[in-house]
Amino acid sequence: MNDATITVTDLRKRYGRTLALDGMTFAVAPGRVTGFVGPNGAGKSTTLRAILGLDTVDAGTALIGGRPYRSLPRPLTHVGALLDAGALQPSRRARDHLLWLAHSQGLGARRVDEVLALAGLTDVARRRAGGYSLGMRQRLGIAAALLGDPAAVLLDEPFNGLDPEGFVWIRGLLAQLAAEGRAVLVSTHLMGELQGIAQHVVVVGRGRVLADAGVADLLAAAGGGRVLVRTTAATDAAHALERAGAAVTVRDGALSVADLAAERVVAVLGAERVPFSEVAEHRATLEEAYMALTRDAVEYWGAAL
Ligand SMILES: Nc1ncnc2c1ncn2[C@@H]1O[C@H](COP(=O)(O)OP(=O)(O)OP(=O)(O)O)[C@@H](O)[C@H]1O
Repeated sequence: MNDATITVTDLRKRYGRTLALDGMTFAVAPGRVTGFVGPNGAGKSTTLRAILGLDTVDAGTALIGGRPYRSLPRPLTHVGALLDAGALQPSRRARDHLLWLAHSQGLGARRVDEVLALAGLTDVARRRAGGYSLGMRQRLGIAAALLGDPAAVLLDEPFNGLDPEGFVWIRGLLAQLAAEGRAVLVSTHLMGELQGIAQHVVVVGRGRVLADAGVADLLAAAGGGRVLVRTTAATDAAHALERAGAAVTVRDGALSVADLAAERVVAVLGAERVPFSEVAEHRATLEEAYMALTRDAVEYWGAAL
C-alpha cells in the first residue's frame, strides 16, 4: 500500500476578513481512526479541501505520503474522500457514477462491484442517484472514496442520514480500514459516536489545533481523577473521606471525591464502617472533554447562553 500518513503543516488561509486557518498543524497516522472535531467555522472543511487540493492556501503544506495531492498520479489510489454526499448527478445510475469515476483512475468494473458490495448497495446499484435517500447517498459517497483502495481515507460527517443498521455498518467499516493500516480521518460533530470509533482525536478551533491526543488520554485528563461514591450515609462518608485528605462535593445525589484514589476510598469507607453501594472512577465522555477544550473557541454562541 502507498504511504498513508497525512501531514498538515502550518496551514494559513484568509477569506477576506475571516482567518479560516491560522497555523493548522497535525498528522494523521496510519493504522488508526483519527477524529477531526471543532465548532462550526473552526476550519475543518477548509483543511480537508486543502489536503485534497480543492482549495489553495496562503501558506503551509498539506501532504499525503509526503506529496501534495496535485502531484499524485491516479490520486484516488492514494486518498479517498467523502466531502459532500449530495454532489451527485441525479439522473445517473449509482453504478454508472462509480464506473465513470473508476475509468478516470484506470480502474475496472470489478472494483466498482466490490465497493458497491462493501457499501451494501449491490441491490440498488442500478437505480438513479436522484432517487437515493440521504443514507444511500452517504453509502455511495463512501463507496466512491474506497474505489481506489486508498491508503488514506478522509470522511466529512460520514454518519449523516444513516439508519441504526448504517451506524453499525460504518463502525465496523472504519475499524476494518484502520486495521488494514490505512490512515482514517473522520470529521464529525457526533462526539458520542466518535468516542466508540476513534483512537485519536484532533480538536480544532479558530483555525488551529487545540488538542492532538489519544482518546483514552483525553478522557483520563478530563475525568480529573475524581471518584464517584453512592451511599445512604453521605454525611458520614464525606467526613471520613475528608479526614483521609479528600475534597468532597455532592453532585447529583452522589459524592464526587477528589484527591483520593478509588482503592483508598473503598479502604477508608470500609475501615470506618460507612455503607456504600458504588465506588467508581469518574469517566468523562468525549463530549465533556471536547466542551472543556473548545469553550473559548466557539465562534457562534446560542441565544440561550
Ligand atoms: N468560500 C468561503 N468564503 C468565505 N469564507 C469562507 C469560505 N469557506 C469557509 N469560510 C469561512 O472560513 C471559516 C472556516 O470554515 P470551515 O467551513 O472550514 O469550518 P468548519 O470547521 O468546517 O465548520 P462546520 O463545522 O460548520 O462545517 C469560517 O469562518 C467560514 O465562514
